[in-house]
Amino acid sequence: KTFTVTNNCGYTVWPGILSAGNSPAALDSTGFALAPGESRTMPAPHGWSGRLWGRTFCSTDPAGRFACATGDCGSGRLDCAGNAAKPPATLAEFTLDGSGGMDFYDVSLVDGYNLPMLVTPRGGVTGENCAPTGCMVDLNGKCPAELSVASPAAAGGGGVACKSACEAFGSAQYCCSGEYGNPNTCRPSAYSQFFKNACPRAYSYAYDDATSTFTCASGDTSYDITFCPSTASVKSVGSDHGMVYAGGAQLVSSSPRVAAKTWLPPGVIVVGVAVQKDILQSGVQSKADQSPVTVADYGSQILVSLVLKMEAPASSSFSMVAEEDSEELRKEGAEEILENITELVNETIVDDGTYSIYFSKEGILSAIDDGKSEGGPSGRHWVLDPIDGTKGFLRGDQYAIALALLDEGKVVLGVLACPNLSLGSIGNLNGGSSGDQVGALFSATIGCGAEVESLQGSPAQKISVCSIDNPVEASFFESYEGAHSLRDLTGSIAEKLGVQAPPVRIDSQAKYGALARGDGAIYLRFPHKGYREKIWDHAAGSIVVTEAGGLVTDASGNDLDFSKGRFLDLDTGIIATNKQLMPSLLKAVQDAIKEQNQAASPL
Ligand SMILES: Nc1ncnc2c1ncn2[C@@H]1O[C@H](COP(=O)(O)O)[C@@H](O)[C@H]1OP(=O)(O)O
Ligand SMILES: [Mg+2]
Repeated sequence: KTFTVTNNCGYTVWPGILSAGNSPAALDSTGFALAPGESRTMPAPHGWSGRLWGRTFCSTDPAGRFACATGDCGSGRLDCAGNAAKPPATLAEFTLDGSGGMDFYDVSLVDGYNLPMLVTPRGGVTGENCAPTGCMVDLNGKCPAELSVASPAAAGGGGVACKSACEAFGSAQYCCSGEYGNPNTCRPSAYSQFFKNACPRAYSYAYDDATSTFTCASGDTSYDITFCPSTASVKSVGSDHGMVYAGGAQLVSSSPRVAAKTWLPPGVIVVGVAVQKDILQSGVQSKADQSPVTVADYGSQILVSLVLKMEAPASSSFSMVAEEDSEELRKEGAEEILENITELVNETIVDDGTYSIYFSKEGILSAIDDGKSEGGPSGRHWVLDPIDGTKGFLRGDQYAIALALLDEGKVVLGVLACPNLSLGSIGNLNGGSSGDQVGALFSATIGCGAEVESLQGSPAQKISVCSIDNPVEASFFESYEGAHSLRDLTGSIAEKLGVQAPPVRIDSQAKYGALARGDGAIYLRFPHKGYREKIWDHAAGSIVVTEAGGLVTDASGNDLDFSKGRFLDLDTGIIATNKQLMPSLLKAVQDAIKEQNQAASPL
């Protein structure tokens, strides 16, 4: 029987461990460091009880004293040596081999929250209430201001933890003390509801036992404790996770950007990453069997629309313009694919743990059709490409999950998840970079700039397009797929401009993301005649670029018009670059097009 602690965060976490006073034995450590991706397994002694948490932003001062911005245990050393975590901290609590031969465990936010954590039983896994628990969500960004803990240790001095109402206000009512010291008088508060809605399986206040305590038959059940679990491939256990159709919780208050950003990764990226891995492993890379891509495509669309419906501020109507509809899936012969999608979606929801929702096959079909909106010039519409760059996805290369919000015909929000794009610059090289983290999440809100963060949830950083004003130093992006863009034309444009570097060819809207953070200077896209561009292929990418200070236009220099329905209505092609280079780029584009037309009709 073991505990395996894994750090899936994009940053180092220093676990701290406190054995309870009555615990018959201690674990073999009370504190250690876990680099990103690292894990450590420890024997779980019979009858052990105690708690485990993650410390973040730790360092040793010149006097040799070790301290952490969150979860610090005050020992001044790496090991906690019998000290508890200073709140706020997300806690995993265990009592092994308790009454009835059961292990009891929970994840608690009673002492506040500092990072996402998941506890998953493994091995024996029997017992009615033997299931994963935890808090998958990064709450630091959406913590109510009066509870938020900021630290200069975080990039940008942002929120690093979220206090409980008890700690923030100290009242008996919030702390369940004094006359509120029993479950009948101490009730959930608006603050505890904030935690409960985000993380329904975690303890949100002292008497939140009913929905927050989990039990497994002791036997040889081991436990995996994962920090930042959402991008890990969390496998489901047992057969019954107590799934019920329950409508689902509504977050008290969350801006669309926070909703879109926080919720794209957990389910959707897991699906993308897992399915791509399966495809690569099974060798299904031919076009003959597209079904794995199809499953990922539909699955991603369903999960995004589910999350948006749950998290976006309740508005009168929900409208989404998305690439897929259910027509193909309703046809004879599609039963197996529909079954696979249903299974994938339900499993992802259970593993994530945020919602208690179960999709029937009919539910799956109708959820897909949530994406049938026509968009247009009035009202608000979500715009989604569930997997952009399918060809890249199949090859194991770049792809993106692209989500944007249209308001009165204008893109006001864009989120672009690129699971295979390195977090650092891809420079002038095709693909690979200096071995740094992979998985970039771009986002932009109109008038507020663009940001990138790691898909593992690192703090966001402002990005801007490059400031090159001499085309000779510029490099340009284009499609990896030759069939998606006219290469003689892009080559001739580059030549006219004096661009020296060879084109950087990558799939999907990852190109817009890379351009927005200055990895390259220009993006050229000239589909063959007759190809009609869809809004979901450009909405998120273009706002990320424009909010990073760049320009995105058609070949005549017109802004892209997203108000015309599902298609973009544009002249010839799409070009993007910084403000300095745009005038000369436009001229080169027009000259090259003129030349090509003349060559085609020599009169
Ligand atoms: N003939 C085509 N010309 C231009 N773009 C295309 C063409 N066929 C498909 N696409 C779309 O281009 C996007 C990928 O572009 P990139 O070349 O930048 O990776 C995808 O959205 C893809 O659509 P789909 O999503 O239906 O595969
Ligand atoms: Mg696409």
